[in-house]
Amino acid sequence: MGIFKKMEQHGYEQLVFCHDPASGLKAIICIHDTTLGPALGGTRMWQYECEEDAITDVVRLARGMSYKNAAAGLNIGGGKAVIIGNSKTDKSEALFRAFGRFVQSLNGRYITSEDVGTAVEDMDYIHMETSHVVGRGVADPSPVTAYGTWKGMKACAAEVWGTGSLQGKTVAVQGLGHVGYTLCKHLHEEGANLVVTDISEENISRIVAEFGARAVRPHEIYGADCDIFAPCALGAVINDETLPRLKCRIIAGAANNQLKEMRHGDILQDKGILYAPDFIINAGGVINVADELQQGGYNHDRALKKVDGIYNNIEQVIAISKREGIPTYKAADILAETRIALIGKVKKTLLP
Ligand SMILES: NC(=O)c1ccc[n+]([C@@H]2O[C@H](COP(=O)([O-])OP(=O)(O)OC[C@H]3O[C@@H](n4cnc5c(N)ncnc54)[C@H](O)[C@@H]3O)[C@@H](O)[C@H]2O)c1
Repeated sequence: MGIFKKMEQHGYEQLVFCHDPASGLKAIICIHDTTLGPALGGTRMWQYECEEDAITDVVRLARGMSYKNAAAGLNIGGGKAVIIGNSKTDKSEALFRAFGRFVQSLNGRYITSEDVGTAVEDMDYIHMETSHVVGRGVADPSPVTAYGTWKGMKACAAEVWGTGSLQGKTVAVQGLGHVGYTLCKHLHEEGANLVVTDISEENISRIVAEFGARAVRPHEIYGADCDIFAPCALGAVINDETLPRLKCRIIAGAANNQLKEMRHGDILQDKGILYAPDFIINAGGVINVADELQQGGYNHDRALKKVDGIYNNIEQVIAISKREGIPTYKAADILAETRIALIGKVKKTLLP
């Protein structure tokens, strides 16, 4: 399919190809939708097999950001950027400054931040050329993502068991990295029992020692006896192989793209497992960095208060799912699309 056809089909506004021979920069910025505000989304650095793969990835990710930002209640649109290259060997000051100039050329229509393959130091170089960059170390997103995931999990618990308390519940956590660790901390402090796994022995030992968790091997986590399964490692973990093994009543974790295919979300619904859509429950990180755009700069307490809203966002998703008789992953899309459509229709009034 041609690029313009694809853009028309999914409502993309702009695709910007950025090339700077001196620094070796080859980047693509995609602005999906700016109905709600400037497009915010990170810059990914990845060695794509071919340019088409880079385009496919950037448009998919940009659209995902529109939905995530809209459903999170942010006055922010969706965008994303990819830099084609090896993040271990191809980075330089010149490369990121060249990229920063392209970001600046969009005059605030696109705001960037860290993503897979980029780090705070890279954002510092971009910032030398543009102010349209957030997340430069002021606000580490992972603990806030974990906090939001915990809140979203409580909203699911309230739906299933009539109380948001997780005390005495058993939560199986897959992935004990930046987000998984803090999520386990919240759960432990609330009195939940933890069954955990990781491919890093070091990460497991820490959680076992600090929070009294029971460790299982990575492939055993799917069949673990638990009330809630929290994927916090990889995408596509809800699939044909894992679905028959799940014993949980709720899936609520931070990992992106947890459903291997959309139909797996339908199967969860049929099995009576409540699925907290990933982009709703893991929005804490973006809510946190978006706070830097407020007048006067970042305020941690204000950001956390906004992240508390994930509880309500999950409640809204569940309400739509019940009203329409559809799985929660579809209800999440409706929540985002409705907000974009509603705000898009607000009458423009002439400012004095
Ligand atoms: N960090 C954030 O703010 C944020 C925001 C939104 C979404 N997410 C998503 O949440 C997930 C976790 O993010 P993170 O920042 O904690 O990443 P991380 O890299 O710090 O942690 C991931 C952990 O998963 C473990 N892991 C990898 N493969 C595994 C396997 N097969 N079985 C069990 N464990 C495995 C890793 O060893 C690591 O400890 C990712 O999918 C990420 O995209 C993170």
